[in-house]
Formats: sequence, C-alpha cells, structure tokens
Amino acid sequence: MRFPDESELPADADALAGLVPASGWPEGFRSGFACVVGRPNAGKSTLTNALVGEKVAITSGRPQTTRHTVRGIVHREDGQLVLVDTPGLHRPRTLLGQRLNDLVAETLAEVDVIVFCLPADQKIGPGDRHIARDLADQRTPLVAVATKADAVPRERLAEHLLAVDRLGREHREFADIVPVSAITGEQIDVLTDVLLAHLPAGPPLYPAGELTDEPEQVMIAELVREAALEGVRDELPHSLAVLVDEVIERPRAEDDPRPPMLDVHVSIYVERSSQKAIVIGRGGERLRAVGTRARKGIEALLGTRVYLDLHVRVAKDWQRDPKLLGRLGF
Ligand SMILES: Nc1nc2c(ncn2[C@@H]2O[C@H](COP(=O)(O)OP(=O)(O)OP(=O)(O)O)[C@@H](O)[C@H]2O)c(=O)[nH]1
Repeated sequence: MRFPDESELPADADALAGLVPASGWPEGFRSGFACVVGRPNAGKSTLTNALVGEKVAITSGRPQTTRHTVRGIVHREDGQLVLVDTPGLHRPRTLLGQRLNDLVAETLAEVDVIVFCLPADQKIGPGDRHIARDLADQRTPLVAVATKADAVPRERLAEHLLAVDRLGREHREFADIVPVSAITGEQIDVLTDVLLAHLPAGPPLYPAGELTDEPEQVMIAELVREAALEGVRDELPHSLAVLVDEVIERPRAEDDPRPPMLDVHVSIYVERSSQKAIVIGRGGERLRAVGTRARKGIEALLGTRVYLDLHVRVAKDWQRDPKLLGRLGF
C-alpha cells in the first residue's frame, strides 16, 4: 500500500477527509501476503482453493502443473489474506526451472508468512529437506501445514506431525504446525486464523469480493493446458505450453437476446512433432475432445458463449528458448 506524499495531499481539511474511507476498517483488522510452497504434488493448489473457497488455481494429479503465480484472496471480517500460489520449488535443470526458482526466492522475501506444505500421506523426503534448507535463509515467519490429513489414519498423522517438528528443528523452527484437509475442509478455518495472526495490522488491500487478480487469459491457457494433458500425462510431461493468441467478441445486433459470443484463439506448443500427433490424435479426434472440455471450462469462467480455436504448433526446445519463454509469459 502506498501512502500519498505530503505534496500530493490537498491543503484544506474537508478535501483531506475525503481521502480517508468513511467507514474506515474494523479495529484489529490485519492484511498481508502469504506464499504457499512445497514439493510438486504436495497439495498447494488444492489448499489455496480451499482457503479462498473457490476454484482459482488449476489442480491436477500430476506434478508441476502450476507454472504461473496465481493469487487467491481470502476475505474475512477481521482480515484479508492474499495468497500467492508458487510453482513447486525444484532444482533448476532447464532455463524454465531457473526462472521459476528466481521467482520463488523473490516472492518468499516479500510475503508476510510462508506456508510450507508437507503431505501427510508421504514420508518427509529429500525434496522437502531441500526446501526446508532454502527456507532456513529466509526471515519470513514459517508455518508448516500437514496437508492431506484425511488420507491417513490418526496414528500416522501423529507420526507425521512429529517428523515435521523434527524437520523444523533441523533447519528452522516452524512458528506453527497445522494439519489440514483441503478436500474435507477440516482445519481450514484454524489455518486461516493462524495465518491472519502473522499479518500486520492494516486496511484491506483489495476490494471485497475479489477472488483473484490472475488475468483471464492465463486462466484460459491453464484450462486448455489441463484439458490437453488429460489422459496423456506420461507421454507429455512438461513439454507442453499454451498461449492465448486472441480473444475477440463477435459483432452482433443490438437487439440480439442471446449472450455475447467470444472467439478465443489458442496455440498449444509442443517440442516435437511426435508430441503434436499425440495431442491431435487419430483424425483430430483427441484435439476435438480437448477443445470441447476446455471450451466448457472457459464458458463457465467467463459466463459467455465461446468458440474455441485450437492450434497445435511445434516449437523445438521451447523450454530453453528465452524469447519464446517470454512470449509464453514465463
Ligand atoms: N486426500 C487428499 N488429497 C489431496 C488433498 N489436497 C490435495 N490432494 C490431491 O493431491 C494431488 C496434488 O494436489 P495439488 O493441489 O495439485 O498439488 P500442488 O502442490 O499444487 O502440485 P504442483 O502444481 O505439482 O506443485 C491432487 O490429486 C489432489 O487432489 C487433501 O487434502 N486430501
């Protein structure tokens, strides 16, 4: 939040009063940013959605689907929490990996609290330790969340919580440890309380009702990407990127009672022509199914009718091409 300089303030008191919200904000209101980290598949996107209460980040059963930083906003009477859902922290291998890690480090230093997801249905492993070590250098308060608590029996959850506590002692002690289930919603309110307690006192940062400031085009791209990966996850690991080329509203007569129609043009980039064949399928059958599925999601997102035009293009080694990475928004 930026406060106006003295030189920008109007001289007379009446005008000055106009700058201060008439209602103000409730006493004790807190606001700030939280960042959700954890290894691939740790449940970060699902947790973000559960905290916000609406689907904003796209989830799927496979690792590293979240390539963009998606913010969800939790609105409560006593505070506002802006969530930054980061991509999985992982060792840089390609240029893409390096950029993700830079982005993550930058985000971590700027937020008020870091949420470290450690899934209860898996033992703490080298991936988690790697992240714990990285986080040890940060000064931001650290809250450990035992995700997927519903997926294991009580005794196993208790063991897991002890192991989480040990991990904290080895690297950097956790301010809190909270077990949650994003699927059943259990303990989500407790976690929200804990996170709000780490935020500074301050006014709301976003207007009420706003859930995400993620541009619609990125959400459209994610919906297409999710549909394109469906069923061919093993063949097309991370070599698939999606770019929205154009969204145009079709001209229509003023008295046309039907909802507006949008033409959405999207490119799906793959690295090799063999992958292009997989995406398109025999006789284009698969691509049609991808289009139908994605179109339904986009129509639900935008609340209008959509004509979706998909193009599959081969961009060799796009993960290592800085120019193309830039165009794809990384
Ligand atoms: N049983 C159970 N499964 C969960 C829970 N949260 C997430 N999952 C599942 O775990 C898988 C991964 O969840 P995501 O939220 O996509 O994980 P992520 O950490 O965002 O994954 P990346 O994008 O790969 O970094 C999905 O299949 C989810 O359905 C939970 O609370 N309980």
